[in-house]
Amino acid sequence: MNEPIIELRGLTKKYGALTAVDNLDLSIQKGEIFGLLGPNGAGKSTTILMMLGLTEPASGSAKICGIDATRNPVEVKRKVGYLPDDIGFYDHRTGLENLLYTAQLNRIPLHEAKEKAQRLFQRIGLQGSENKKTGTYSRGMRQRLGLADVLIKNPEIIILDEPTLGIDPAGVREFLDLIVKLSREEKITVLLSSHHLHQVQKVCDRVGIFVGGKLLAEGDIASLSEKLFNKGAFTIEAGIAAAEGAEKLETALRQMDGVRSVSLQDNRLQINCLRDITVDIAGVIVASGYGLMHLSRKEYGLDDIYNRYFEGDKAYVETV
Ligand SMILES: Nc1ncnc2c1ncn2[C@@H]1O[C@H](COP(=O)(O)OP(=O)(O)OP(=O)(O)O)[C@@H](O)[C@H]1O
Repeated sequence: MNEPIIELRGLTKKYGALTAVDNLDLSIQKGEIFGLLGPNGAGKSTTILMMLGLTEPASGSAKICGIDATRNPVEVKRKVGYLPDDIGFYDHRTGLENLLYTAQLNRIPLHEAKEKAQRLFQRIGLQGSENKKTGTYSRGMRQRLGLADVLIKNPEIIILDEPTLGIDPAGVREFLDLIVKLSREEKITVLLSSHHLHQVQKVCDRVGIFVGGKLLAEGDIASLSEKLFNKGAFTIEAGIAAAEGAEKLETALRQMDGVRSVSLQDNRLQINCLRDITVDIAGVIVASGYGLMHLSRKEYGLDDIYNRYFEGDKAYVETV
């Protein structure tokens, strides 16, 4: 996947005295699903607008498929499909008519557009609703139609801004599965801006965390968690049957080769090690007679990473 399709270099946007996006460097590879994360006002939408050539940067550049978005916004628009959180359709027109209208705006010949629209209705799971007025569509159906509307012009990149807002959980799952399928099968690059950490964690290959206009971190969940929490170490959690008098067990664990620190809270031991010595730890606990209830290597998810950045949650960091 070593083919940057989005390249932002030193990208900066100012609104008066406010620096909304501050010297942003970011490369996104072809076919990647990249998550833009950050609290309100972090600069995500401004970054997207600059990538689409809809607002001019104070300095730096945004290259999309090798095209400068500021100098050639029209060219970029041909390559990128943008789905805002609530796309506007002509409600008195049918789903099919809306798609054909978008195709017409993009100069796609009518016969080609009709064929493509029929295929897209199948693809997005809206077959049978082609001839219903979009005013009667549910929120989930509108978002699916929005995806078809974006796909009808064969984009290389799709940008989705909070695409699952207001959709029920089953609809969200189906929508996200569809995005992943599209990206994998058609090598479409996806940029997903969202506050829903679990959704982002589920579908994105990499994420970028924005705060105050700066990109504080980027990477896949495993490497971000490694960088933030593990720092080359492993945290193993063990549940024991009885904690009373377990200080002896704590001491025995501390003396093991490869163990950095041990903490005990209620019946839960947290053991920080330089390498994965899960099996040896299990042996020591079993031999101690305290009763091993469970043992697992702690996995840090996107919410732990997000908390670390936004809420200054130092609890985990101090245990490693
Ligand atoms: N047209 C504008 N004029 C002045 N300030 C703006 C303008 N657009 C955005 N801003 C400011 O720039 C900063 C970044 O806003 P932006 O909308 O890019 O954030 P965001 O990360 O997309 O937030 P959200 O998650 O709420 O959409 C904010 O402080 C916002 O108030």
